Amino acid sequence: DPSIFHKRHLKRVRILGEGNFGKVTLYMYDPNNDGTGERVAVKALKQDGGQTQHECWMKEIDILKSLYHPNIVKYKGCCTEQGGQIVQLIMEYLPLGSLKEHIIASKPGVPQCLLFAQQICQGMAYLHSKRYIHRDLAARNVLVENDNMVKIGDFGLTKHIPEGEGYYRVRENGDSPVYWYAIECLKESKFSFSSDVWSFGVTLYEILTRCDYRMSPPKKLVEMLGPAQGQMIVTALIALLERRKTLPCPKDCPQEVYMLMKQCWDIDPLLRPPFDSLIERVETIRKSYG
Ligand SMILES: Nc1n[nH]c2ccc(-c3ccc(NS(=O)(=O)c4cccc(Cl)c4)cc3)cc12
Repeated sequence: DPSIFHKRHLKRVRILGEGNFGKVTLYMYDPNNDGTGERVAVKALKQDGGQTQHECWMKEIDILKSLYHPNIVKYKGCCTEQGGQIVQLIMEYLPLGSLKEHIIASKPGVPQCLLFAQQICQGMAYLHSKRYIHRDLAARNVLVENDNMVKIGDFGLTKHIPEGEGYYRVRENGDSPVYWYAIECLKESKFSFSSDVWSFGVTLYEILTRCDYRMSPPKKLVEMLGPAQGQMIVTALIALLERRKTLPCPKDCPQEVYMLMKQCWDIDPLLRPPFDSLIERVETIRKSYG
């Protein structure tokens, strides 16, 4: 069974990224022990968070296992230890790393940025078609296969919305990525397909600013809040968004793209464009670049 990976053949190379509860590490899977093995990305929980966290972790693995789309990172298998007590997720390795790192290094032009944005929309439209919401869409969680292909690379906060339901309400808020969160997520912890569209708008902003840290959503939004807000960030952020204050238009960002971002940040979730329509609109703008 090619989806079973034995720990003794996994040779650690380097860390690829760390989240609140997990980390992603590059390994060489080398069963012949001669360096001819393949490179794989391994996601593991950081520390034993008990039964609940184990159940969430197994759910995350099952979700990725069930997703097949060119713009979603491929599931390869699992590596288990201690009779299944510890499970590590094995994914394909994308050598160009996260979109955030790649954009900072390669400084793509507007058409290239729009191609990345269109593919993120394609991956998200597929995810929504299976009634999953991502809840953590951001440039750091998008991976680069090559200059013409990106994939959504982490599903740690992904939840299934049952038929007939319109949203998912969360209890835990941990260290959530609040600067990518829609206003209804901040106010009522209500997550929906439309709140993913809001996060896409922030991701599109990141891409068009070329992930310049001086214009990053956290830095820019805190500047807009004013220094006094300190510990009452979420309250101040809600007040800012209710006054229709949004992230500014990035330097060489076409007005029609900024209009798209602002529609993704509409206060009314129902007025935000679904990903199927965003695919067409981003593609149309991209093709107008000749
Ligand atoms: N280069 C790669 N090839 N395959 C991968 C799979 C996941 C990742 C990956 C995916 C996401 C991140 N973003 S991250 O913010 O570091 C992160 C967020 C949530 C949970 C974790 Cl463990 C890490 C960092 C790395 C990279 C690769």
